[in-house]
Amino acid sequence: MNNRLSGKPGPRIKEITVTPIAVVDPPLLNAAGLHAPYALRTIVELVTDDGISGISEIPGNRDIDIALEASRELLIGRDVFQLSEIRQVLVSHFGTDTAAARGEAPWDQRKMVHIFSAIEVACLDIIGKVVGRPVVDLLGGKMRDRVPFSAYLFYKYEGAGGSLGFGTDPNATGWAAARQASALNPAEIVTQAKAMCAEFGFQSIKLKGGVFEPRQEVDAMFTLYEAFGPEVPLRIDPNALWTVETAIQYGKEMEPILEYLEDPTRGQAAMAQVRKALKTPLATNMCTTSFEDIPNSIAIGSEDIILSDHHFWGGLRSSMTLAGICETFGRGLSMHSNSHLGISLAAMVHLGAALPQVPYALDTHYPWQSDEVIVGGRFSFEEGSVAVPQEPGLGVELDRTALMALHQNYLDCGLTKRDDETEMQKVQPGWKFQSVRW
Ligand SMILES: O=C([O-])[C@@H](O)[C@@H](O)[C@H](O)[C@@H](O)C(=O)[O-]
Ligand SMILES: [Mg+2]
Repeated sequence: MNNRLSGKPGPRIKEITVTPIAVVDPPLLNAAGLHAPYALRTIVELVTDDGISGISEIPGNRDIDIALEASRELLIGRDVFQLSEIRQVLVSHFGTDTAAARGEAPWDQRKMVHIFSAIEVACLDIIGKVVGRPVVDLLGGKMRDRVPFSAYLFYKYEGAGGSLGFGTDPNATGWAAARQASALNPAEIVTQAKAMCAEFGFQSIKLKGGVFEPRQEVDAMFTLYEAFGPEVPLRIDPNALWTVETAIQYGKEMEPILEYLEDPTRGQAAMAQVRKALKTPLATNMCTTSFEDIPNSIAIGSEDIILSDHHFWGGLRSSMTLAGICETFGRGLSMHSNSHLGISLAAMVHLGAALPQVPYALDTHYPWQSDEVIVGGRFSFEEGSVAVPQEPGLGVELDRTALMALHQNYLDCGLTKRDDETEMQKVQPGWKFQSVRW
């Protein structure tokens, strides 16, 4: 259990603090329904016996928070360098997630991958501080100084989220004004894209689809193509709501304008059928989402690009393992995102900097969030990319005042897990999620 690098005992976990928070989120539409006025995140802080703090951020869900709390007695006293042992202890106690536990929603609902991610990232933050190196150096070293991200467009109702809900702030200007505007047709989507790209400098664009019937969404893609020209790569993600036939029909139509088509249809078998019919590469964060899914993905060829996500693949080191598998089997690798703040973004940037290649700009929801939980305010983007933090560990520090305020939001808003269907029913009574719709 000693730190073999120094021969001295490694720092041991002394305290674990799990803080659920609620952050303002606008009324974004997606295949599962509507975003609530607040998105939930959970902030985890580990403190070692020698007083070093490490932090991490994962999607918020009360069941996962309870499991994290329950892991406390297994983890207190463990050496933060012994990550494999920590994982093994957690697996022996809780078991691993089943593939079905992911659920049918666009986001992943497995418990253990989130817990591994939360603990591993916080430990890596501490290890980085102990050895005086940024997390990227613990993942194999920096392959690039800046990590490129893509614009992430959403159909949305008018509104700003948070206490404003469907209301708007009349004093908002620039991107803050565009962020609260409605986007319900191709012209409004282009307006949103222009404002987001002007603010953040993004050089590729993704549209979250699966909201309107495919004709309208495909028209939006062509309208974006006309507005931005062939030099801006375009993607659309209907979150698996299309049948194989629909995916092939519209996929063929969009072949001349798409960089890749993300999860047009549900499940590896259906994705493999669509992939055989199209020249456009297929990407997924829905059909190949765990290591158990890889053998069948390779056997039947369900996608070209896997969208990793360290919250869903069990941490940053597992994501590097995934990168190695993708390289071996000729899969491209990029990154998926959900609503998140700067601790997650820092981890994503360290991972993005360590990946052997980044052929596609990564996803991020960050422009949609206005709150922050780190000292010094929000990350800045230049030409769509974020500079890799140079400081030891993740390079971000918890703003404890902001943390408490966002925790109070959590207590006040009464949400305990993401439930876009219920939120949508407030606007469209009787609305039901359908796993395949068109
Ligand atoms: O935030 C949303 O509404 C997205 O639909 C998100 O939940 C997805 O996980 C995601 O961004 C994706 O499928 O790429
Ligand atoms: Mg997706």
